[in-house]
Amino acid sequence: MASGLTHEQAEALVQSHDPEHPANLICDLCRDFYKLGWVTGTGGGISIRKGEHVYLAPSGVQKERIKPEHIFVLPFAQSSLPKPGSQRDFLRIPSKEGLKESACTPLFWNAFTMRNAGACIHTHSQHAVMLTLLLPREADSFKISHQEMIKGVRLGGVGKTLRFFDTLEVPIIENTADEEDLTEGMAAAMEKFPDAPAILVRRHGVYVWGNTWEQAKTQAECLDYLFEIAVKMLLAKLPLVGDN
Ligand SMILES: CSCCC(=O)C(=O)COP(=O)(O)O
Ligand SMILES: [Zn+2]
Repeated sequence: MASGLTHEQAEALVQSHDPEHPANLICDLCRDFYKLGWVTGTGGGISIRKGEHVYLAPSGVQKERIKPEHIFVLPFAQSSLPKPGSQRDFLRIPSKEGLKESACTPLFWNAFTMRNAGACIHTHSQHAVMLTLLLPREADSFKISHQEMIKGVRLGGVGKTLRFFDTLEVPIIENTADEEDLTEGMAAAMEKFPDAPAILVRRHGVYVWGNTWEQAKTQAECLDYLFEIAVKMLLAKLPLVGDN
């Protein structure tokens, strides 16, 4: 740990009786997300940025069972993207042997640096995955209009909420063998689609962000609803865009 903090200072970063502390929230939210089928089988999760600190769950563990003492803390100001295996400054590494920070770290970082997000959620929801399978292989985005739940989604994930008559567009990128190799594809899609509130990953899931964890969560819920209804509409051969 290159933080210069004492052991006690580093531990204090994740110990709080406040249920709203990011280390407590990540554990609570992962339990809720598990029940929705979003983070089963260890994959998926949420990262929260509060001030200059980024809080991350460990990789490859049962996300519904993590405890605050398992949470990693990184300073938001990093000299380069914190890719797994690269040199980075931790403020806190859990003392439990063998824990590594989430493989999604550089993808969460895309949301923090490119959209100034306060939280980013990654789900393996079957609604998201099924949608990417039902859309034509060459489609580089999912579009839907005339759905009430569109109004729960913000421009670029962090701006004004969309209106009923707006068309929501979410880019789709191809999956890669390793999670961290999605980083550049996600960044390119975020540049090409500045109004998109999320990135779908074909045959894998979705990344959704927001100004705060509350906004990221409600947007993830609205989007998951829209992915689910879009799957049903496609199976019923109904058009996704338009009101006829
Ligand atoms: C069965 S999970 C495969 C890896 C993955 O998709 C993922 O989201 C891993 O996230 P983690 O936070 O566990 O590194
Ligand atoms: Zn994943």
